[in-house]
Amino acid sequence: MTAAFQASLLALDEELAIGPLGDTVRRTHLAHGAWIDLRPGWLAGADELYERLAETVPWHAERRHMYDRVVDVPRLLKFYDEHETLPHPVLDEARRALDLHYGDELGEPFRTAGLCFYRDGRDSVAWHGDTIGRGSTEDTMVAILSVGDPRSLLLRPRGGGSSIRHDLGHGDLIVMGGSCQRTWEHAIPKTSRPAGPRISIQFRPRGVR
Ligand SMILES: O=C(O)CCC(=O)C(=O)O
Ligand SMILES: [Fe+2]
Repeated sequence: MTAAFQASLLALDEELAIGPLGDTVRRTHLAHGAWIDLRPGWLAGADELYERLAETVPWHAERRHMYDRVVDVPRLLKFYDEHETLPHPVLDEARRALDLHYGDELGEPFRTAGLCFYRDGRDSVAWHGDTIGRGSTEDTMVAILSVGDPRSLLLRPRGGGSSIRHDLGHGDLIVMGGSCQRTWEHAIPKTSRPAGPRISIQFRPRGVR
């Protein structure tokens, strides 16, 4: 095999491509009518998407009132509402694939995309459910594609119980479904272990946030 041919094979290997879902998706039923689906390595070439998003998305920092202080939200954000152009065409492809796989069960399409950029182990998101909107009263789904280095996503039942952990990065997909947003909470905790940057892309139906 010539060096040039080998290089082109390697390049092909790295090409951005959404993989199949179907029976590659593993569902775990949690308590109280919640479930999660996992599909490790769903997006091939995920590091390339990480680079593109890190450079091209108009990231912004937010500040929030916390008790009597105003504090930085410890991650960068960008929200794409339903008619806004997503920052990379492979994300349109991902959303279409999610709609094909989950459309019947969800009964509506995924519409919005929220992006979070965790620059290092100090960036995080505290325990919460996505309950601004219908997730507080209805079963729904939130599908999260992770690119960049893995970070731990923890889930625990609301009101207490032991947590479960999944390390998500490099093209992994997790879908939180059923009652997950109102009966469970999730978090990306800070870590003192070396953690490279990670970007998560959360697809949600209209009215779920
Ligand atoms: O980064 C993640 O995977 C989780 C983000 C999240 O929970 C949120 O933005 O609501
Ligand atoms: Fe969330």
